Amino acid sequence: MNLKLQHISNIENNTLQITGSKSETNRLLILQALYPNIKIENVSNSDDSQLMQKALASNDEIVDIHHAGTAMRFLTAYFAVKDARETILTGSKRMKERPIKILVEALEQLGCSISYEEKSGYPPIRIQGKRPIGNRVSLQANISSQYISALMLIASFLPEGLEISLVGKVTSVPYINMTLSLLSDIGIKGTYDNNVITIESTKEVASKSVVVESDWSSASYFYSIVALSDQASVTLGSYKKESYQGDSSLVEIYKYLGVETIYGENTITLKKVSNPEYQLPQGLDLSNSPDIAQTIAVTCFGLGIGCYLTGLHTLKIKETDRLEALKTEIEKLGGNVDITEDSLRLEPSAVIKKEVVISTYNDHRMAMAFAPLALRTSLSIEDANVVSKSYPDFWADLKKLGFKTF
Ligand SMILES: O=C(O)C1=C[C@@H](OP(=O)(O)O)[C@@H](O)[C@H](O)C1
Ligand SMILES: C=C(OP(=O)(O)O)C(=O)O
Repeated sequence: MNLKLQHISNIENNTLQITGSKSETNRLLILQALYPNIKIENVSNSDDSQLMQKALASNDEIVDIHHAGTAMRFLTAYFAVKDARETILTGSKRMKERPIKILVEALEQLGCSISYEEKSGYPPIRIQGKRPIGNRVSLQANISSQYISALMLIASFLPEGLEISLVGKVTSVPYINMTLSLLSDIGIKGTYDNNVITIESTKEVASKSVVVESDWSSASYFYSIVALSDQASVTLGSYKKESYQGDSSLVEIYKYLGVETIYGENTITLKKVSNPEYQLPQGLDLSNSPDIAQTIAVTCFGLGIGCYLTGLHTLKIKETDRLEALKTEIEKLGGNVDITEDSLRLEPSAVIKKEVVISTYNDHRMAMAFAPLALRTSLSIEDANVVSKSYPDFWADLKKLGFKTF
């Protein structure tokens, strides 16, 4: 479905309830499968969280998690140590191109039994579930933090707990800290010091209800909308100042793009400041918050300013090669973008072409990052339903803000 977008009026005093964080939800769903007396509130309604729930409830031999990276990585560890059953874990065409070898080799250090069904190093994988034997692993930490979180989530279930040594520069660190914080919230002890994570073995946890904070990556599109408006104010729930989500760095980053954040009780209100000076730090390092890179690049393009974003090495193995996709689509609109293996440089440009159709490459964040540009030009988003991977209500919420879709 191609969706044509338009927006003409000011955005004033709108309140939106954003779905729960998919990252927090997918961690808690694994923990709930291991410790059934945990309750989860404000569960994400994303496809990725629904796929996780379905996979955990399934007794089928083949489990298909489509595009859900966290489900692929977390379930690999879960099925490897839980239940004496054989599972073939598979996913979409793109998932079969997203590497899993580092996690598989770490699990093999624990005596787990996993083999590749098609291409070595990539899904689908055949997992023979069994009780693991070791209590120490070491793995490369610069490709995806999801491998590390996957091991942390099963660590307390092992008879002796687990010591995880991280090799090389650690990427996406806030996601590792999020895993540690959620473990601590349910009463599992762990530490992360000097590249070593230690998690204690824990047989039982007390009954507890954990409330998932709403998704900050999803909030990024409203930061972009407010930045691209002349005047705007949007309130989003349910958010808190002390977030586990690294993408809450939006609060600081969008100060440079004319957006102020006001914390309420359980909400954030985003406001466009009057007469802003747009100036993003040169070489802004996004290795701690890779999922907001597309949003920031497109906001800068819409404002006509340049940017130089670094720390983007993980973008090439996400839902699509996000660096290539950003370059292609911004250049269709008249921008000028240079990319390397881990950075993106956008030149300032005054003109945005009209009536361009944005390709989305099966990537929810391509659709959502480009949508706010409707405040500055008329454009269409190809395959608009792709947003359901993380944010199924995205288009309905945009309509509430006065966006027209055709
Ligand atoms: O652990 C998580 O929930 C996630 C970690 C990040 O991946 P990488 O660690 O692969 O960068 C992020 O991009 C992804 O959307 C969610
Ligand atoms: C990269 C993402 O998700 P995943 O890796 O879990 O597929 C994302 O949501 O931007």
